[in-house]
Amino acid sequence: MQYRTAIHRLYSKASHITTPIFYPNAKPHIGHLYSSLLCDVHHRWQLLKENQSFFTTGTDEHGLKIQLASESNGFDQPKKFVDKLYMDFVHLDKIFDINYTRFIRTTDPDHIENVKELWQLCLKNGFIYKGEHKGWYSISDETFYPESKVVKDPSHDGKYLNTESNNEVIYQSETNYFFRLSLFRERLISHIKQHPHFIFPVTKREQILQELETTENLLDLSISRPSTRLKWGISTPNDPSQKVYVWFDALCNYLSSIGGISSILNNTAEVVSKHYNAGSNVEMQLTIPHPKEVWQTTIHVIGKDIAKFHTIYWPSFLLAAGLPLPKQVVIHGHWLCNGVKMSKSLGNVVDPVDMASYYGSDIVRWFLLENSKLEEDGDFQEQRLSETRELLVSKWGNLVNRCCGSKFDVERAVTKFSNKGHLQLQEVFQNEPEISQQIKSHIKLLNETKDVFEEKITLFQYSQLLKHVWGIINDANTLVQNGKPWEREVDQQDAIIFLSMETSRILTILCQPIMPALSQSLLDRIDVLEERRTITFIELGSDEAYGKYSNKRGREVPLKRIPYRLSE
Ligand SMILES: Nc1ncnc2c1ncn2[C@@H]1O[C@H](COP(=O)(O)OP(=O)(O)OP(=O)(O)O)[C@@H](O)[C@H]1O
Repeated sequence: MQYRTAIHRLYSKASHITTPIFYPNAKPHIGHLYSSLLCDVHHRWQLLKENQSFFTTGTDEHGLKIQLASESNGFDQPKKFVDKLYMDFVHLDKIFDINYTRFIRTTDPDHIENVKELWQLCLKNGFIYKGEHKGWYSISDETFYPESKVVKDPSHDGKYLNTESNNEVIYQSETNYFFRLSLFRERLISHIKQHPHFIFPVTKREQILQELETTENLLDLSISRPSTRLKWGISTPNDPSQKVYVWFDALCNYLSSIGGISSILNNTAEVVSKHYNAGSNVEMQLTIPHPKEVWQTTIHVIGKDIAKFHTIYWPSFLLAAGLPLPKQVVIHGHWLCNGVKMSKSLGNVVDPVDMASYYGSDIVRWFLLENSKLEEDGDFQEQRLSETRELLVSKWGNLVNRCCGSKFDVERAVTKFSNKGHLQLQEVFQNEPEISQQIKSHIKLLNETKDVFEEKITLFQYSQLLKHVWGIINDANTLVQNGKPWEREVDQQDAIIFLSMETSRILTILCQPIMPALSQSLLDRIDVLEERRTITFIELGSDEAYGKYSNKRGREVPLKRIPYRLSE
């Protein structure tokens, strides 16, 4: 069996999804968790379908901001500083069961080699040149802004702000290496047009396309900084007087994390180590079977703040190096605090670890997915998080608790009505057309559910997906309420209990990517065997072996009710 699974994994579809690598200048917040969660659900869904999936995340550890913060925090070397800070991101992933295959750090030696390789390819192909750079630079954003986007700071004399991020800019003149971004406008436009799903959602695609079409010319991009100013970075190949610009360095992580540039170009199976197993820091070896093909399935999930870097700069670097482009860039909105983007630098953040410690990590996961849409910004309210938990307790938890009560027998119902049983559900309600009809439409809903999961997860429409899940849970509760199994003869009682427990069992198996820990508690409560928690067992009646002790456990509940914290 294990051998067969291994073979299946090798030949089944392999795909790759990425979060941005985060800047570890302060602790992560709900926004970082959100990007990771969108990826995690997608990745876990692939695994549930027994497809091979790679999910990479990590930290962006070079640059002036880190250099300055490290100095002001009294560290003699920035590496020691980031060695401490990146652990907060690993910890966040661990608390929330973010099941990545590699946590990449831009200080990892294999990544540093890849950045140099990417540079050399762009240089060899004629897309890098040395020149003089004058302009307005924002340390905070690690980027230059054109004159048209610079204004005087109304609250500080002699200081200037850029109009895009509102951060301070200073005028600088220095020698830099430049990337010939100006040569890529037409190629980018044609790629976006030929691949309608390359930028998703469609509103973002149109926005970026319009920006490219209305810009007369893209300006060449400065991609290095003098080492005298930027000490903490990767030296440009053959010229230690310059350090590689952080974005050129950071974006390359997406290639390094699945085996690197050479293996992608040659499409040779690559054994990659340092694929930490979800925060445990156990180094594992992982084989990327066909790196080039895997790379072409890559989906980058990013916040809208870094859309330009991923849809304009990144594809241009790749084209310049002769590398294929990833499949898609998925752009999501921001979580706000009082109408302003939650951000580490501003400190206006909600601490996800604190929320998880009281409400539970899966409740936070569910809440973020249910209350967000890619196209919109989200508003985090603890009151609503608390209500989410309450709903899960009172609707889903209660459905399970009721059916596991001492009046009923889940095991008997399952044996009677599963595939290996003999009775058909509707048969026992022949004389009650209303209940019979309700059962029929409920079964239809259940049968459609896997396809709904497939569609909504592919389109990152998690709030719509969870709406569908609630619809089925509510329908099952109504069935119990109207069917009154406690008043019925044994076959009819068992039919209602069976269908209700099947609803919970099937939905829980499918919801494992969404709530990995809570799913285990819900499946444990009805004694579903470990090996039957897979996609093979999501058909109605496909598991005839669960429910053994369900009605003998007394009042054991998978999810306890807790009060709203602030009102205490
Ligand atoms: N408020 C937010 N809502 C949603 N995602 C966010 C939010 N803040 C950060 N992210 C995620 O993190 C990425 C940016 O990472 P970064 O480390 O720069 O976060 P940040 O909080 O904006 O940091 P800083 O304030 O230092 O700029 C975004 O593209 C997105 O994926």
